[in-house]
Amino acid sequence: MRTVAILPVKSFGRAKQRLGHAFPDRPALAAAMVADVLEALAAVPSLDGVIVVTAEPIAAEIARGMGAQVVHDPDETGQSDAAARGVAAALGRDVAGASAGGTNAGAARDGVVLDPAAARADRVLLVPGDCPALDPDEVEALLGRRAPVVIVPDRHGTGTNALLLSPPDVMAPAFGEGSFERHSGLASAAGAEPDVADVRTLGLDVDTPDDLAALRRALEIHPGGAVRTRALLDQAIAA
Ligand SMILES: Nc1nc2c(ncn2[C@@H]2O[C@H](COP(=O)(O)OP(=O)(O)OP(=O)(O)O)[C@@H](O)[C@H]2O)c(=O)[nH]1
Ligand SMILES: C=C(OP(=O)(O)O)C(=O)O
Repeated sequence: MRTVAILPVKSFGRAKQRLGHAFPDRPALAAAMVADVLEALAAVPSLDGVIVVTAEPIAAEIARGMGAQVVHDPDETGQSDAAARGVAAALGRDVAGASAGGTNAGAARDGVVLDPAAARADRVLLVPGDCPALDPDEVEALLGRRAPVVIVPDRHGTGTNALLLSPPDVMAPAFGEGSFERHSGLASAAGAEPDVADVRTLGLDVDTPDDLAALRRALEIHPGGAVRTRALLDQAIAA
């Protein structure tokens, strides 16, 4: 079963608005978190590829450097639309602005990646780029689940921090406030009773100052991983 992770990344200059002044350099934090997430995903044995959907040149460069395929996001109309573009690319559908790279390298021409049928995903894992403590072992365990729809709720139990979809287009992503209930309803409407998986390090996404404080606490308790984010947070404290 070919499984591809899909990581939407917003332009860094517009990222993490809800952090406000909780961190001085939000673009740098966004970049560090994305790189840490990509490094964790690269260590997951059951992942066959990673697709980063972004208009951010720095994110695209980081992604290609880590062997991911990059799909351009010309509209930046939100996480769900970006994730849907990634799903289309994972299914080998024409996606303008795609570019090959790394493990998903396909024949790229005029910005369209033509993934051979053999490269098409049977399953996708939709993850955000703001959970830098992501633990590859936890992701590997998550990928052991076989339900058509697996929802990983956020730490409040009302949002969604990850979706595991098999087939990739079993339902459309609908991220945003209250998305856990929305995704549960969409799964049921698609005839797939949702499986719910709590994944500690996927629950440490950084949106608000409270989330950042929770991440700092978690990184103090759990050594290893989030190398770039740790360094940036330590610098901010030392400054
Ligand atoms: N490609 C792309 N990714 C997006 C877009 N909006 C959000 N994302 C990504 O989706 C994931 C979750 O998004 P949010 O938690 O809303 O991140 P954010 O938009 O930087 O945070 P806020 O500015 O506080 O809303 C992150 O990896 C974002 O980078 C978008 O329009 N396009
Ligand atoms: C994207 C979501 O929330 P946030 O923007 O807070 O990460 C969500 O829970 O679907």
